[in-house]
Amino acid sequence: MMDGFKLHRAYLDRAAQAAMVKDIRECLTSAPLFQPVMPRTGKSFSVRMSNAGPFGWVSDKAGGYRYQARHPVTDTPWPPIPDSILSVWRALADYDAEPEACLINWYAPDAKMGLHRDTDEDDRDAPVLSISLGDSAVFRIGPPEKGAKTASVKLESGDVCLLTGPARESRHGIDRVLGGSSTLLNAPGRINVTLRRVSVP
Ligand SMILES: O=C(O)CCC(=O)C(=O)O
Ligand SMILES: [Fe+2]
Repeated sequence: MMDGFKLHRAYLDRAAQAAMVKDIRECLTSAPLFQPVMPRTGKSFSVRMSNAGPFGWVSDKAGGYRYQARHPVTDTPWPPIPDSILSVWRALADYDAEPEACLINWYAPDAKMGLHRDTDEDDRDAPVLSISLGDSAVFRIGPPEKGAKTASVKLESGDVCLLTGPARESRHGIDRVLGGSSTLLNAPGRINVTLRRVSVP
């Protein structure tokens, strides 16, 4: 596995996972899931998204990938990042500044995320912290160069992983969701939450 990829297997117990899901659902009532679209091609992502925090990641055909302070559909500010999520950053990120973006990814059982690098942040020294909830998924990760050898790891509900150092620059994605592998969400599907620092502190 890549240098700088840190996996905290089952970091959140079932009660903590359930509490976090409740907080996420609350966020989604004020900032509903939207359908991001790839720049140029105009192709929709199969993952639907929302955000919490001062900045949210959005993408559409004309404007491309970016962070912005307001929801692209409702035009209202994103809700604050729930404490249940912030506390995971404070415990594990080993970074002095607070995260500014909490991206909420919703994967239906047939959704995937193609190999990509996270490069839209001005602060690339901060780690990316990712929390998996609900159905397990096959995560793939490898060096930045296209065509380089990759490795896959199954991410399960309650797992927290960090992309630090060389892994911060990795190409990674979700090959597939193992629909029905968890009962946490009371329905098939997966939630992934990522915390990021956007601006240089
Ligand atoms: O869903 C995941 O585990 C990965 C998400 C991801 O790579 C991203 O949001 O940039
Ligand atoms: Fe990513």
